Amino acid sequence: MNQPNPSNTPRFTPQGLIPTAEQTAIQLAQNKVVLVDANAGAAKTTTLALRIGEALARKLAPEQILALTFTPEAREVLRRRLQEVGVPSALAERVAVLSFEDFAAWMMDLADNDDVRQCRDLRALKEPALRAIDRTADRYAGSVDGLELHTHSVALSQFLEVQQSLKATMALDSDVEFMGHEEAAEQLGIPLSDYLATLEYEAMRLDGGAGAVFRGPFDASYDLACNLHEGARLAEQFPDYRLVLCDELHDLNEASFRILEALIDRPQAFFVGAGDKDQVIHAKLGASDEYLKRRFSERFPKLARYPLTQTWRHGPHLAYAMAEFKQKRVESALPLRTEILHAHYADAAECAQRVVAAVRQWKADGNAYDGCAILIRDRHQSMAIENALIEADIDYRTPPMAGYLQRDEILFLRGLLGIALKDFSAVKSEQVRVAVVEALVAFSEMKFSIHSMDNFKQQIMKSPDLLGELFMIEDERRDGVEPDYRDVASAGTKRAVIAALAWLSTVDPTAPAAAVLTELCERVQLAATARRIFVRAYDASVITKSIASLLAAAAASGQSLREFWNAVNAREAFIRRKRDRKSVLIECAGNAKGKEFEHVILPFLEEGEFPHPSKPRREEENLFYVAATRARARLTLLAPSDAATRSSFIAQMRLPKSSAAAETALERNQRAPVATPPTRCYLTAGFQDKDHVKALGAKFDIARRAWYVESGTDLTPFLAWMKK
Ligand SMILES: Nc1ncnc2c1ncn2[C@@H]1O[C@H](COP(=O)(O)OP(=O)(O)OP(=O)(O)O)[C@@H](O)[C@H]1O
Repeated sequence: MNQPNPSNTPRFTPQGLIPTAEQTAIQLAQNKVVLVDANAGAAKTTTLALRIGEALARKLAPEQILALTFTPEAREVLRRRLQEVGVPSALAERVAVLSFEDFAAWMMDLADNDDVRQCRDLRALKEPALRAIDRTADRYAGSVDGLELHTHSVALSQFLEVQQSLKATMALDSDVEFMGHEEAAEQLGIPLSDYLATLEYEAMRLDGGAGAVFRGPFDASYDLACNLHEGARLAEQFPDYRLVLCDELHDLNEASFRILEALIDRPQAFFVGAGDKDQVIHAKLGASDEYLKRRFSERFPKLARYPLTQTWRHGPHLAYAMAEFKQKRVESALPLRTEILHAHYADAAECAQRVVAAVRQWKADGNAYDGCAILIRDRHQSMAIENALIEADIDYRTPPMAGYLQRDEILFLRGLLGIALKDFSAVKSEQVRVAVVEALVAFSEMKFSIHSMDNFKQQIMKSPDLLGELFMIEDERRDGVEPDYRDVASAGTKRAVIAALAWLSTVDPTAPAAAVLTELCERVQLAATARRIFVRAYDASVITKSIASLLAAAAASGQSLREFWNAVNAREAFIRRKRDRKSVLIECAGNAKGKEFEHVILPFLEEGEFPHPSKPRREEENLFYVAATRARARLTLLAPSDAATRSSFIAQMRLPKSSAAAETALERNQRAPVATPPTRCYLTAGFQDKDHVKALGAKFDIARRAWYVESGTDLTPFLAWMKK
């Protein structure tokens, strides 16, 4: 147990909140390594900001503080909390608050002494990925059995994802170089083709070992972690950080852990990290609760663990429901009734109507739309909801996930309809037209050189009705060339799509849309193609569900093919129109981590959806926990009317039991005296005035470098230094 030292009192007093004793203990902790494993909303980020304020008040130079996060969003939240607790912006701006990637890129540039090109956008990596696949074919085709190399955009993104995972987990840096290729691929748990292509890709990226030529996501962290691991002296070139902090430690993976180790190992450095082991949801990228539970203590045996036991985000009703759900202690001292509401539905369309009703009720209760977030488990779930919101004339936004009309599988079908109806110009956005071309190429498994693809996209932007010619173009690079590995798996798909298009062109546009689309999907073998082009069965299943939702929407509309086509394009126009009203957010639950919303709506809480059957139960629980704990004032749970098919997560919250206990706690919280943070009146007094104002009773705030008087003080003597 970490007892506070009575002579060690805070020099930084935050504004706007009164820190709890637990927060103050972390603010003042003097241990070399401090770890905080605490519940969602328990003020982890805020407390890291207090720790920074304290260090500045103790005259640590801002340049000697490094605060690391895993995402740009988390970095912004930490910067905001620094402002909120009252660290003056002039000082806060000098503190390095960086994502691991940015820090690693900066350190690698220091080491390489050059400005390596950063490719943050995955699309920029497709070209080198394609080259790596070509090199793999040149080198191994004929000598390696079962080489399966695909070059369509979906396969390329998957290849890049596999690589990210190998790098984040540092598996690529493990001892596989002396193994045979097959054995190494097996050890890494990836297909042989991906392994060989990765070797080629890395040889190109690192210029055969001479140094990086470009870096994609995770590459900088990976390069830095490799460099540190090889005993290079790069850590000695790090700036002289005395205080290192890390937020969202539950996202930690092997690459970032190695970087932290190097920072903490420096003799002068102190470390404070905070995370929540129940929020680990990125296992695919190597995140694991093992770091919080075990790895830190093994590596730094003297580390001190500090608790933050209360959540400040919501009241006892949600806090206790989550305590039951996770079978752990969660407390809330807030005098706030966070409502947990339920509604039931028979099918997807009714679920979407319930979402609309929940949003409308929120508005009718006097709240703004933008306080409301609909957090879905998977992107296919948004289709019914988006359609219902459009019909109800409620604006919504979907960052960073594209609305359903712009998803690859839907764009593919839209492309086919546009060709068959000879009406592709009805798709008004040039960006969407280009995306349709990419989707047609991916789902027809066509092969294009980048050059001819770019040319074609340019033409389509100007003359949309040329789209049908896509299927007539042969890649000019291949004229007279024998079909190679790229053509083998895919020729059948392209033939099926061309045949389906020929059929579609003969269909009467007044025929019912649902029947035509169902037959179209069968003719183009959409489900089978999805299973082939998506390596992970899970991704293929999302595509299949997405298509099923489209067919259900078409059936429910009762529209003809032509009407359906027009309606889809009109919807796109609705979504793209300029927004000046406040809008509801639709977001995948996994992207909402670290954020908070007044009202969270969780739809489709049914077996087969959430928890997802193909994912580990524990990770699904964590995802649900993240989603539900984003709520401050209201949580709406939407589940099937048939109790037998409801998500088991609802029962796991044991709401009757937890809400009874919460009522008592709420009464207790409401009776507790309300402590309001002391307010200070800051003076404009400069250095030359210091003796004068000090004699009058003013105090100096070291963190803000400003003189102030406590609230309640007679301000008359200080009028000369008051802001006008
Ligand atoms: N002492 C306090 N008194 C009142 N409110 C507080 C206090 N400390 C923090 N808060 C508020 O609690 C809320 C949650 O804080 P914060 O975002 O720091 O939690 P967190 O543990 O980092 O959350 P998450 O687990 O979601 O990342 C914020 O709105 C913050 O302003």
